[in-house]
Amino acid sequence: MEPAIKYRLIKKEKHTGARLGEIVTPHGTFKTPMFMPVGTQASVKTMAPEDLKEMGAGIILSNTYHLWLRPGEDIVEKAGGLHKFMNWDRGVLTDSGGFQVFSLAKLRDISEEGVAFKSHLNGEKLFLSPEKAIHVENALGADIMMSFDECPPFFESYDYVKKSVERTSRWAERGLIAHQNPATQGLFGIVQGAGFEDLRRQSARDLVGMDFPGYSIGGLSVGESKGEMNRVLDFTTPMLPEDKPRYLMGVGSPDALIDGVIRGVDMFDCVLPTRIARNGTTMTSQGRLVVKNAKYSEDFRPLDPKCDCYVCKNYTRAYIRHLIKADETFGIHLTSYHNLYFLINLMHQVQDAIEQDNLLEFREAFFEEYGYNEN
Ligand SMILES: Nc1nc2cc3nc(NCCc4ccc(CCO)cc4)[nH]c3cc2c(=O)[nH]1
Repeated sequence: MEPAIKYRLIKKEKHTGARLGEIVTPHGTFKTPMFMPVGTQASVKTMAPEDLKEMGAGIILSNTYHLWLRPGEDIVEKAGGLHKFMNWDRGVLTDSGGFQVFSLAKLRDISEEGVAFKSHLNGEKLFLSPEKAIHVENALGADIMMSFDECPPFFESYDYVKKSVERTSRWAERGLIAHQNPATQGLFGIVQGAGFEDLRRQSARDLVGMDFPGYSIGGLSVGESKGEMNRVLDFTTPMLPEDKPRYLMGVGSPDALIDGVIRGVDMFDCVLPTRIARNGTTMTSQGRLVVKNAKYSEDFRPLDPKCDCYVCKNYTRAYIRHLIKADETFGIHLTSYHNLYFLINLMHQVQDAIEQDNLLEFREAFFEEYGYNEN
């Protein structure tokens, strides 16, 4: 049977582990490396689908944990699935809920069966197993689904992480068996193992043996340093098959995206651009710009003079600052749009650099202008 998700490796960059590719989904084919906007509750905050298309978004995320709790997967299923529900006809990816339980829910207890916890909305006692998570993702209808995993704290003990990796592999197997729509929904395995090379190898070996159509690198962007993240990526991505997409979960900032691509990552997601936009912080080629600062009150330049997005072509720092200060929601729509465009466009520039085999020069120039000092 035709797999729901296919990856085509187009070109490897000559001097790094970076790849130019494309991911084929039932809702379109998208170039990689790519940044995926996060729409946790079936909406990328303040963005209409038309905005997301205009900025070049291909695949957007939603969360199983949130949508299971509210409005419930049965309502989304009755609507015809997430694409119909939110009027989005390109790609959708759902995270499986494990991470969200650990980062949101109170009082939880993890066992071989799954995770018992209390809803962050109303304190209701709930239980999420690999089978339940996969069935919710089947009902939501995303093109790409995540396996149900445990994301252990990065600095947990070796013994804890080893046991967690082994359970996550057993959960991945149970998820594959429970998966009801493999022809239309691609299920990714999630590699864990914290900062331990041998546990990452064990996790990768287990999951690659189950032949998933794509692999996520989990357990990162959980408070470890960028140096630690890059060290883990250095030895983890080569453990994964070249002909399958690699998705680094929860990342991130411009420098982390570029350094992830250099280490062979194809897909990224993060709430960062929309999260910081809501308090008036924007990403520009010259670094971060906190547009609500008083110094921009009569600054009639665009957020980023080098940006060609809808916001930078039509609005000024002074106007956006005014809207944010006046608590006009149009203000955070403009900062959110620009920040998402900034990261999506950054990936397009990275694709060009891979094409031209000058990604390291691009990195150097971008870091210099953005103001990243080498850590
Ligand atoms: N299933 C699964 N999902 C994950 C989601 C993740 N998301 C992250 N990091 C996001 C961290 C993050 C959270 C908020 C902000 C905004 C401002 O601070 C930025 C980054 N790491 C992650 C790891 C996993 C994982 O192993 N398994």
